[in-house]
Amino acid sequence: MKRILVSGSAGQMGQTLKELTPFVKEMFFDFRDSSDANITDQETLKKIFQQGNYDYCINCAAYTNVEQAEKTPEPAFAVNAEGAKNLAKACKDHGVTLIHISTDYVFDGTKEGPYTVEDATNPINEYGKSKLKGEQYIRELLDKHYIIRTSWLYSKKYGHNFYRTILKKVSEGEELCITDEQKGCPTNTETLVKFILENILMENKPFGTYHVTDGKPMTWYDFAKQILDEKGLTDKVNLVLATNYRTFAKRPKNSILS
Ligand SMILES: NC(=O)C1=CN([C@@H]2O[C@H](COP(=O)(O)OP(=O)(O)OC[C@H]3O[C@@H](n4cnc5c(N)ncnc54)[C@H](OP(=O)(O)O)[C@@H]3O)[C@@H](O)[C@H]2O)C=CC1
Ligand SMILES: Cc1cn([C@H]2C[C@H](O)[C@@H](COP(=O)(O)OP(=O)(O)O[C@H]3O[C@@H](C)C(=O)[C@@H](O)[C@H]3O)O2)c(=O)[nH]c1=O
Repeated sequence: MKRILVSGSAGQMGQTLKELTPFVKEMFFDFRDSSDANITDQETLKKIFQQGNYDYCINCAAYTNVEQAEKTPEPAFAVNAEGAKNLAKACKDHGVTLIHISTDYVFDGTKEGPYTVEDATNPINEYGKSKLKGEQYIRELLDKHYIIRTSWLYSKKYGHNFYRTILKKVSEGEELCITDEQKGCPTNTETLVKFILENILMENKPFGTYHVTDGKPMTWYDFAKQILDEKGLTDKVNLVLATNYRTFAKRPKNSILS
């Protein structure tokens, strides 16, 4: 029986894991949210790891508010960099393999084609910088790790994401003004959960860094259109192309992952 700690279990990725894993054989998942496993608290982690006898830790805990991170970066660095470091240390001390999720926002977006795992990172916003620092700590401290970069993650059912924001705006009768200034690959949380289950927990892929997405590059405008089409709302909602959608944080123009 493999024993697997899941940190950040109340987020969209954590909740998808909770939904999809009850019938997985030979694996016990220990789901912990921010109230019972705060990854910035080394003492708490020490106790949890001492008692848990884990084989793997899937880290779904993160600070994901890109706009707020730009205004006050410290909490993002505390969770995404220092929290990841704490987990890497705890994993090392207890012989646990860490499965960590990272982001397309570690890239600056100036490349013409899709980014490979060999491409140089150069984040252009604080969230991306904090996530890159987390990656670097893990590589420095722990051999037994998987860093999975994904992009434009969404769950139809859980949490905060672009998919649900669009449908919320529609339900509130708002007009949709959506930018086409960035290109990336929307990724359903179910795809990522399946990758982790099938390729890592069942198949033991080699340790290292991976890119996992749903593989269909588009702009945010295209994604909004796709969401409306799928829901049969295209003729009922006014979707406007925003030529200058203002945000506090910069986003990479191209963050398609290969
Ligand atoms: N969302 C996206 O578009 C993308 C996400 N990613 C990465 O995927 C991973 C999963 O993201 P996602 O599920 O979307 O994130 P969510 O924001 O949905 O969930 C993150 C969870 O982390 C928890 N958390 C925050 N701080 C701490 C802490 N100190 N200790 C423990 N838990 C904490 C939050 O709990 P609480 O609410 O209680 O603070 C929340 O439940 C993250 O690493 C993220 O960076 C990568 C690419 C795209
Ligand atoms: C809500 C909204 C956003 N936008 C723009 C703003 C921005 O350029 C883009 C995406 O907006 P959001 O703020 O929803 O998404 P954002 O927070 O940038 O999403 C990112 O989250 C982090 C956690 C990641 O790791 C990334 O992969 C990515 O998914 O769409 C509009 O044009 N119109 C809108 O109504």
